[in-house]
Amino acid sequence: MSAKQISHHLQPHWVVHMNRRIRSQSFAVAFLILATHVFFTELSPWLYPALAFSFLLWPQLAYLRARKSVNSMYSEFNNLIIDSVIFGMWISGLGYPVWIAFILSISIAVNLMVFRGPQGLMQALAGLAAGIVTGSLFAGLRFMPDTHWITTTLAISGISFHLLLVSYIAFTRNEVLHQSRKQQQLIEKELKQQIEENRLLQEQLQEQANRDPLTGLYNRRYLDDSLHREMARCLRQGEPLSLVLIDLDHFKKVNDEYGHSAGDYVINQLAAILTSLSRASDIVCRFGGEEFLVVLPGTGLEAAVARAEEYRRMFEETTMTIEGINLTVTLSAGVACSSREVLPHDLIRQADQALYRAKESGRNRVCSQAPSTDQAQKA
Ligand SMILES: Nc1nc2c(ncn2[C@@H]2O[C@H](COP(=O)(O)OP(=O)(O)OP(=O)(O)O)[C@@H](O)[C@H]2O)c(=O)[nH]1
Repeated sequence: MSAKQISHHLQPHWVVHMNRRIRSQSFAVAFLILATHVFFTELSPWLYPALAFSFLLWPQLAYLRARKSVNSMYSEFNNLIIDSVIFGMWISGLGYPVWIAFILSISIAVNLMVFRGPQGLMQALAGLAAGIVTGSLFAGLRFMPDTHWITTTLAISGISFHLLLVSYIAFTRNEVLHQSRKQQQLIEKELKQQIEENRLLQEQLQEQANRDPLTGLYNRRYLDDSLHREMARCLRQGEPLSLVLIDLDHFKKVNDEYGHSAGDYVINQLAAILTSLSRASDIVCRFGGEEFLVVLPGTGLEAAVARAEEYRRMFEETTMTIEGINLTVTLSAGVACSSREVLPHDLIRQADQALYRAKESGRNRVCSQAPSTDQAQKA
């Protein structure tokens, strides 16, 4: 796309629109003021078309020039410099009429000051000086400071009109800025809220992905991730880590006799007991259908067996009422402990073997990994 094509696609800077408004209105007033001066001082009638060009046609040309430019802001700045040169030419060309010189100089100084600050003011003065020199070259040096009272009155009204117009535009612009800033703050607030909601949702999803939907305990997936990590941590810190693998006794019978939802109720009761008897650092998870695994970091075999025994006793003593029938269920547990480097699935296998022995030796009991240290405790 060429620079020319780009310029057609770009919206001119808001300053271009603002200056078009100021130029069209204030320059028309200036035309009237200077025309009355030419009329009352009986200057050459050729000055009327020159005035019309400077104050009626130029504002439109300046706007078109800035609008078509790729950098409309820069082009508009040049327009203001041209304004000041034109004003300087009229000031010296008309023989320095005081009121006219005053309104033209102050208006261009204000415009460039609004546009570019003190630097703009200096540029306005430089443009005026260049115009004055050029005007003197064409019209020679003459000095006619007086203006007719009608021209003076028009000049005072004109400059007042111009300053009020500029102030009003600045005020409306400020309002627009204020509104858009408020809107931006609202958007920012909404964005922050959305980000926070997304974060919470992500956390929830992550949590859900790690939880068993029936009991709310951690699931097998979470165990796979965390057991490895916990074992490595305990090994690093020289601490033991124990596993308690739990299985409900004759659970099939519960399902068969009381229904699947009664079975679910029993599973939930056991989950609540395991959670209530565990520490915050323990990982309680549902390992399979009616199997549970508790990871006890920093716990030796003896303490782990004692804990498993607590689970067993409390569950056995819990009477569950299902559809008016009182029911007690028991559990068997296998305990394994490691204080040296061992693979997670090997430790689970040891706990499983202990559990198998607990089942084999009559259920409702806790067995630990090594036959020599078995602490089978029948209730
Ligand atoms: N209600 C319910 N039952 C389940 C769930 N998951 C597995 N089960 C049941 O648990 C029972 C397990 O039965 P078995 O593996 O034969 O074991 P058991 O009857 O407990 O016998 P032992 O383990 O040898 O004492 C099966 O009937 C499964 O259908 C569950 O989420 N809810």
